[in-house]
Amino acid sequence: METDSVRVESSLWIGNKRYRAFLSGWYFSWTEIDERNREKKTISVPVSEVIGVKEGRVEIQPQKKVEDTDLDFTLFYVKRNSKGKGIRVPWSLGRTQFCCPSRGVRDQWITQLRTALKTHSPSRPHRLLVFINPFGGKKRGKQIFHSLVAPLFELAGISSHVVVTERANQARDYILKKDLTGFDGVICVGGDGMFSELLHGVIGRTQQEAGVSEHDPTVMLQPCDLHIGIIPAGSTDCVCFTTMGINDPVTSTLHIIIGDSQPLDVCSVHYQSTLVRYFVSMVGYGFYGDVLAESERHRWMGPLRYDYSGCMVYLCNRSYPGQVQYLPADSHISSPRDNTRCLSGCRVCSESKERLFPHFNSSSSLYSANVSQYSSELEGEWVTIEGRFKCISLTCMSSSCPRSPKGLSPSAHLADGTADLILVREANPLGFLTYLHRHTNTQDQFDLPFVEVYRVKAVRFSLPPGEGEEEEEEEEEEEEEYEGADREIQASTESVLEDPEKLCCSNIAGHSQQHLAERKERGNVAMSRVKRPGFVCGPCCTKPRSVSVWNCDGEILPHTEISCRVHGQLVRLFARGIEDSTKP
Ligand SMILES: Nc1ncnc2c1ncn2[C@@H]1O[C@H](COP(=O)(O)OP(=O)(O)OP(=O)(O)O)[C@@H](O)[C@H]1O
Repeated sequence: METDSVRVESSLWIGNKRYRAFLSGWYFSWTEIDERNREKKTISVPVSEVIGVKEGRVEIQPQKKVEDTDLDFTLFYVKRNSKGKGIRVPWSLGRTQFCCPSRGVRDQWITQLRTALKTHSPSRPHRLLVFINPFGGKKRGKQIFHSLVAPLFELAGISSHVVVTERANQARDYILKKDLTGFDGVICVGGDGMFSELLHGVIGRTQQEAGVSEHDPTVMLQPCDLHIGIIPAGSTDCVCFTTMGINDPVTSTLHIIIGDSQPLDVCSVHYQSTLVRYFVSMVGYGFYGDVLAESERHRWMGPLRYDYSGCMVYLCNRSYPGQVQYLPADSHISSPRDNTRCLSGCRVCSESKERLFPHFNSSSSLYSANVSQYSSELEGEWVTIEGRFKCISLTCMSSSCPRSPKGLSPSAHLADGTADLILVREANPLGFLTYLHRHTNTQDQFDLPFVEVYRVKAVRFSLPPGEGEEEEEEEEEEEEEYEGADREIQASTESVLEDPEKLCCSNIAGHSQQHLAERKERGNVAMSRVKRPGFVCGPCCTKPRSVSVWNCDGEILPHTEISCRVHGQLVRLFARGIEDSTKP
C-alpha cells in the first residue's frame, strides 16, 4: 500500500558522489548519478528496517560522536552482513551520512523519514523491561547489554528499565507481581534458563489477569500480548538460535528495535491436575534425562560437565520401559519427515494461525467456538505405543544450536500448534551413537530402524504397572556411590588444575577408568541382587534402572508420569524466524 503523504525526492551527496534519493511508500532508496547524469547502483532500505534518523554526522561505534552541521543527516538501518555461520547471516547497524543542498531540504528529509517510520513500523517497542543474569554463560551479560544493546536502544529512542538479577526466579516473580504498565515487552540477557523464567512469568501473569486456571490440563490458555526478546548471553541459547538462526546480541537487538513479532507454540507439562512447567524447546526422558541428572552431580566441572556426563550415560547404554500415548496432528498439513524447514514467513505456521488458536476476546463467540473445538480435540484418537526406549523426546521447535544446526527435529515448526515426538527404541550402542552423531551432520537421524517420529498435539507417558516402585532404596545406594566417585574425580581434577604437571602422572581419565572398573566389579555383585531381567549394561552403571527422569528445557521434572499438550502461538517473540540467506 503506497502512502502519498510520505514522498520525497531530491539530490543528495554521500562524500563527493551525487545521488538521487527517493522516499516512497515502504522504501527509501538512493541511486548514484555519474558526471554524465547516468544512473548507477541503487541501494534500497525498507522503512521498516530503519533504526533511526539523526541530524548532523553521527557515529555510535566504537563510541558516540556527533558533528552537528546544517546540511547533513545520518541514517541508521539494518544491514545484512555477507558472511555468517549457518544458514542465516548476522545483522549489523548500517550507517550512511547524507549531505543536502540546503538546510530546508535536510529538515524535510528528516521529518518525512520519521513520519514514514511511524506510519510503516507501528509495532515498535518504546519502553522495555530488561532482565540481566550476571552469572549466565560466560558471565558477560552486563557487558553485552551495556556495550552492544543499550547504545542501539538509545539510538532508536527506546527507554529501558534494567534489573540485574540477584537470584534465580527473580525475573519470573517480578513479571508475575509488579506493575508492568507502559512496558511493550520483556527482554532477557542470558540463556535458555532466563528465557524460561520470562516465559513462565508472562504466561502466568496473562492467565491470572484472564482468570484462567493453568492447572487444568484441558483449558485453552489466553495468548500473551507482552512480547519477549532474547539477547543471547547463556551457555547454549537454543531458543534464540532456533528462532533467529544465529546467536548474536546485535542481531537480536535489531529485531527487537524494529518490533518483529514471531508467534511461538508452547507446551505445558502436567502431572495429574497440576501444572509442572511450560517449555518451548524440549522435554526428554531416558538418555537426555540421565545426562542432565548426571551433569547435576558434576556442576563443579562447569560447561565440560555436559560432555563428560554424555559420555558416561552413553556408556551405561540404558533403556527404559514405558507407555507413550499421543494425539496425532493432521498429517496432510505437514510431517516431521517432509524435509522442509520452518523459515521466516513460514506458510504452515501462518495458515495454522486461524485454524488453531486465533487471538481471541473471551467475550466473543469465536472464543466459545474455539474452546469447544479445543476440548473436543482432547477426546480425539489417541495412539498407544509400548516398549523399551533409549530416549523419548518431545520438541515444539527444531531445537537447533550451533553444535546441532539442524536440531532435534529439523522440520519442526515454531508456530503451527504441533510438536514432534521422537521415540528411540532399545538399540545397540553403536546404533545409538549413529543416531546421536547424525544430529551434528546432514544425515537423516530418523532414517534408522529403531527411531520413530510423529507430529503430535498432545502426549501422555506412563510406566508399566509395578515399575517405579522398589527404586528408592536402590537409588539411594547408587547416589552414595556416585557421590563417592564424584568426590574422587573432583579431588584429582582440582589437584591437576593447581599443577598441570601432575597431568603426566595423574591422568584423570585413567583415574576414572580405574574407578569405573572397580564400580563394575561392585556392580556385578549388585546385579545378582536385581530381580528384573537385566540388559546389556555399560561399565559405569552398577545395575539396570527401570525409571529415568524427564529433562524439561534443562530442568529435572519431579514426576515421571506426565502429560504434555501444545498451545499454539501462546507467546510472541521479538523475532521473525530464520531468514533464508540463500534468497536475494
Ligand atoms: N542472579 C542469579 N543468581 C543465580 N541464578 C540465577 C540468577 N539469575 C538467574 N539465575 C538462574 O540461572 C539459570 C541459568 O541462567 P541462564 O539460562 O541465563 O544461563 P546458562 O545456564 O549459562 O545458559 P543456558 O540456559 O543457555 O545453558 C536460570 O535458570 C536462572 O533462573
